[in-house]
Amino acid sequence: MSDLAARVTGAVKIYGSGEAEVRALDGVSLGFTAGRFTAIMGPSGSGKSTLMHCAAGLDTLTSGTAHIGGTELGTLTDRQLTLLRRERVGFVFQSFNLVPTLTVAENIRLPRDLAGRRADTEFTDALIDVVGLRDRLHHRPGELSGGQQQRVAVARAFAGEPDVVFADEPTGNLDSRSGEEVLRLLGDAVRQMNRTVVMVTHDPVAAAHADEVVFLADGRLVDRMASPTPQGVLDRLKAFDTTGVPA
Ligand SMILES: Nc1ncnc2c1ncn2[C@@H]1O[C@H](COP(=O)(O)OP(=O)(O)OP(=O)(O)O)[C@@H](O)[C@H]1O
Repeated sequence: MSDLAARVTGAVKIYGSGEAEVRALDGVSLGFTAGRFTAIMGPSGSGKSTLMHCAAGLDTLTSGTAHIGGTELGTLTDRQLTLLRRERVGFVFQSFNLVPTLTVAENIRLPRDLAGRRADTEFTDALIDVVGLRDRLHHRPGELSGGQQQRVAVARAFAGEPDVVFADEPTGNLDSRSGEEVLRLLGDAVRQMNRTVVMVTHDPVAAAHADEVVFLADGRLVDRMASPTPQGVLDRLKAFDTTGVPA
């Protein structure tokens, strides 16, 4: 199992109870291979965010297991889970979530600082060049465009050299050109720096940057597509819309 950066097995997540019960995940088993870029797609309400949150240790499963590397998240105390998220998982959110009072350089270093790890200047340096932010290092997030802010968030997510980076609609607030840049960065991190990315997206063009797309419908894993193209992903999604099951 060592080639899986993260995985869920028999994952069930139920919100609410009685008539208000929602089965957001209905028995999903899925591994995210290390060194690969995986996109999670599916219709609205299919469970994409729930799956990501449970796989990343931001939320807990009702039943089943979630692992980051060899660690089963359900066995950890809240404190251990916080540490694991800090040290072994990176996050990129739609809304950037940078610390407004810190400079770009400080934001990027934050995960390492919080983890009490010495800055790996060589790695951080390479990262700053990859995301093209060297001339913005002493600016604050409010002085940057949305696309630049998201590039800072991408650099921050990888700075601690986590096992896996989870990205939740990372291009949702960006125009298509900035979005394309962020997607290319995520792909470069995977292919040039051997990192692992799991991304939730609605956008077939974004999903086509991944090595593989997994499709959810009604809380179940219904299909997977390797080497995706925007048109291929779109066609697959259209098939779910009409029948709820893959074509
Ligand atoms: N905190 C919650 N309480 C109750 N129901 C919830 C909660 N969060 C999600 N759900 C329900 O669980 C199901 C899956 O939601 P989820 O957000 O994972 O779907 P999604 O595929 O990410 O949707 P979208 O593409 O619209 O963001 C939906 O029916 C949703 O209404």
